[in-house]
Amino acid sequence: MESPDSASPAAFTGTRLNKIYRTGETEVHALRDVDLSIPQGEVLVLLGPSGSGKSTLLNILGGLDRPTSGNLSWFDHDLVAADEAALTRFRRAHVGFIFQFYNLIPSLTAEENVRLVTDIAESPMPPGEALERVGLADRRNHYPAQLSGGEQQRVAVARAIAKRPAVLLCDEPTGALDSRTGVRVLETLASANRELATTVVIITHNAGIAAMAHRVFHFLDGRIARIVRNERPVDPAGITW
Ligand SMILES: Nc1ncnc2c1ncn2[C@@H]1O[C@H](COP(=O)(O)OP(=O)(O)OP(=O)(O)O)[C@@H](O)[C@H]1O
Repeated sequence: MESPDSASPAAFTGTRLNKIYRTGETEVHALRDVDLSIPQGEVLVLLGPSGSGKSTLLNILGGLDRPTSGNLSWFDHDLVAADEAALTRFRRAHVGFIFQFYNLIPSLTAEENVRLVTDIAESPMPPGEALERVGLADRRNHYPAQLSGGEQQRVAVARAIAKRPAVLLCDEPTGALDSRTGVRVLETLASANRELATTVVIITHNAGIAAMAHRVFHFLDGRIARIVRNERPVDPAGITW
């Protein structure tokens, strides 16, 4: 896998991002003065101990939550100043989410689950194409209960990529899967990056997965403690855990 042009513009730019959760008397400082730049078209892996702020950052990048202070932009769109309606438009148009548990609707087939998104997207790919991209064209009429965990997650990837989002935000996408099925899910993310130029952000506890990234952010206690650039990301097929 080639590294995207180093002159790629930043998709996300954040400066002095802080997030403080307040619950009654208790305050949790989840992000502490985080500065970041995420180039368009890269695969970025977020590693770090539990509670170090990875999901908090992912949710803020995806417009699901807001920082307590700091600046964040998506190209020239200010995501901090955006009102709720603008954040919703941003998510709908540009962001695909993938979570550890697939969140498919059990009473709908694989294709119908993907269609839920394509019916409301602006210029989606046909649901059949999305399922083909994740290697599940022949399972389009199967219900989630008839699919393995890895296959269900690939349907979730098809659903996320069908609207051709500019960015895929993945929170522990292989967390519930064994290594072999997890790799097949990672391959679908890598091919979305390669073939659709999607910027892909992956939270994981598996340090091995960092090998497929162009860039790795190591989180510690609400900060990005270290950024590692990977000149030669590997194909996920070469990763095991
Ligand atoms: N909604 C919330 N209300 C209060 N505290 C929260 C909330 N969400 C997260 N936190 C706290 O913020 C800190 C960072 O959490 P976050 O989920 O971002 O970490 P993480 O690195 O993603 O952890 P994990 O790897 O376990 O998912 C933790 O101390 C967590 O308990």
